[in-house]
Amino acid sequence: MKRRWANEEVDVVIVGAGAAGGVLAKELSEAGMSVVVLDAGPFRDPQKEFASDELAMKTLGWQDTRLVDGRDPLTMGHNNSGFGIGGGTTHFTGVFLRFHDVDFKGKSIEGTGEDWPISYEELEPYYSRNEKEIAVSGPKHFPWGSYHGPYPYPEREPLSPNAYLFMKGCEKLGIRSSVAPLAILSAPFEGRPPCINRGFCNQGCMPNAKFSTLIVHIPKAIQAGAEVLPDCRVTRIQMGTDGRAEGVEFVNGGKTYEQKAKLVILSAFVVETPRLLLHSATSAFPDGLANSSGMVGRSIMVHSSNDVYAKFPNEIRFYKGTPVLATTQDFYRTDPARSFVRGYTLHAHGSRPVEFAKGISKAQGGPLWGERLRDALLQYNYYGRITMVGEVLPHPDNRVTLSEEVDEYGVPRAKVTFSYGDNDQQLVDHAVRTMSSILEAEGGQVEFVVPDTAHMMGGCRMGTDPSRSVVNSYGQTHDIENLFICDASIFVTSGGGNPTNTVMALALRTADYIKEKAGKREIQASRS
Ligand SMILES: Cc1cc2nc3c(=O)[nH]c(=O)nc-3n(C[C@H](O)[C@H](O)[C@H](O)COP(=O)(O)OP(=O)(O)OC[C@H]3O[C@@H](n4cnc5c(N)ncnc54)[C@H](O)[C@@H]3O)c2cc1C
Repeated sequence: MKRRWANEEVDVVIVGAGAAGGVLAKELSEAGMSVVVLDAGPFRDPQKEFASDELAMKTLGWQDTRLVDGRDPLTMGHNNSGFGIGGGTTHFTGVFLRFHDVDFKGKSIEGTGEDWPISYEELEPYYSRNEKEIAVSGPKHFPWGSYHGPYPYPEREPLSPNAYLFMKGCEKLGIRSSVAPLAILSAPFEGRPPCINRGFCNQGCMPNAKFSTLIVHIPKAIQAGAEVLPDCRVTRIQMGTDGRAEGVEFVNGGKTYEQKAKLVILSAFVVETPRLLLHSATSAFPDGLANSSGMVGRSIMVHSSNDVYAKFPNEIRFYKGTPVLATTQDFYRTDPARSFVRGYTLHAHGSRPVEFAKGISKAQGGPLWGERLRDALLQYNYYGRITMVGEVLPHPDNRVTLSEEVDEYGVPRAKVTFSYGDNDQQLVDHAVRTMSSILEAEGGQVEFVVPDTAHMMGGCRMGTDPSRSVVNSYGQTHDIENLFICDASIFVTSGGGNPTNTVMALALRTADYIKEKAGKREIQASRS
């Protein structure tokens, strides 16, 4: 393997080239730092390797075996982290929301969840910058939250039949709806074309209309001098005798290498980041790195993401177009009239055939198989779907730990334990009723309710108190000054909306912090 800095210490090594890792690579290399990015998966060419094939493109997700446990064990694989340069952004749906101001202060305002050590106002400039840098398309007026638009690029149109039926159903019930803000182009941008509604966003966007760090940030990072190494599995963080991180150990093609760095940043997502920290324990850090609080791996969250499918008398053809084109956040905030706190977003959500078959086979009251499954599949064109993105409150027993089983790299496999709490379950029931009413208002007959989850978050949460959190608001670990964590694992609460805009805004903020501190020589990373 050819490496530019094989025997040298670089300024920064970043583990994982996903949503956060891609942003950091671009920002820090453009600031003149020497940056090496290591990702366990491949460097793909969208035009040659992204196919309109649901089964083949499952390889975009992290497929290694993980053990699952708890009352509501999570489904691993395609539906959580990415694998390869671009990470989860290569196969994410592209819904691009901001968290609301109350999401950051849930505990002080409502007495639930936890407060973040950072406010919406502090993150706002980074949301704006991020949306501009990737030309997020969205409505002129977005009715909910703290930001009402306009988005940098115009909203998408035309919408899909599934989105129109959702909006009409909402209107009949007095629920506000809107075209969804999307990290998918509505007009040309930086040589990339607008979306042609091919619909295979979750299989990788072949025409490059959907943003990913693979096609936006990583090429800019390389242009600025970063070395981006695919197929490099980081297996350990190396520590010096002075209590500082020295670099990382990684495996490529069966051989073990090391990369020394002044700063180590973990951006390996919610399962692999805690796994690496726990596995890298030393005699000075016997419970794992950055784990003096005992919080590494704890309080992981997901979004409840149940689907409701209804059959209509007329054809809907919900394979058409970008999967999510319309949304409502009318149920996002705590409503004292309801029996639960916090809330959810609802998306009109198209479905390709394999996803439909797999989904309905797991419907409540199932499993669905044989003639009933066959009949439903033959009627595929007549179904419409709504999906929820529901807030799940943090609980320390929902966690990533190391199992007894070891993988082919000699690293213990992750065990992921998850159970819904009572509030989470009541929230899901309410959302399922709302989704059913919207579909019925438009003439659909609800046939399948499918329990599901999406978007893992947490496990290395940020906070001001080192005894209750792993990192500060910049992702710097409380215990090891030159070890940073920057990915969805530093989330404190899950909010009730899709998380990636927040992941990337936090990454921009962390990058600014590192640049500023390095410039003042307050942390050791040089800056030209
Ligand atoms: C099907 C699907 C749809 C989604 N849709 C949306 C959506 O519409 N809107 C939204 O906001 N969010 C969505 N998400 C969530 C989004 O993908 C994540 O929030 C986001 O990618 C998280 O960014 P990250 O940087 O934390 O991790 P990732 O983007 O997952 O990046 C982690 C990277 O680390 C690498 N890695 C892990 N371990 C190692 C190791 N040991 N060594 C080297 N490299 C390693 C992985 O290969 C990966 O590339 C979706 C996710 C999925 C799976």
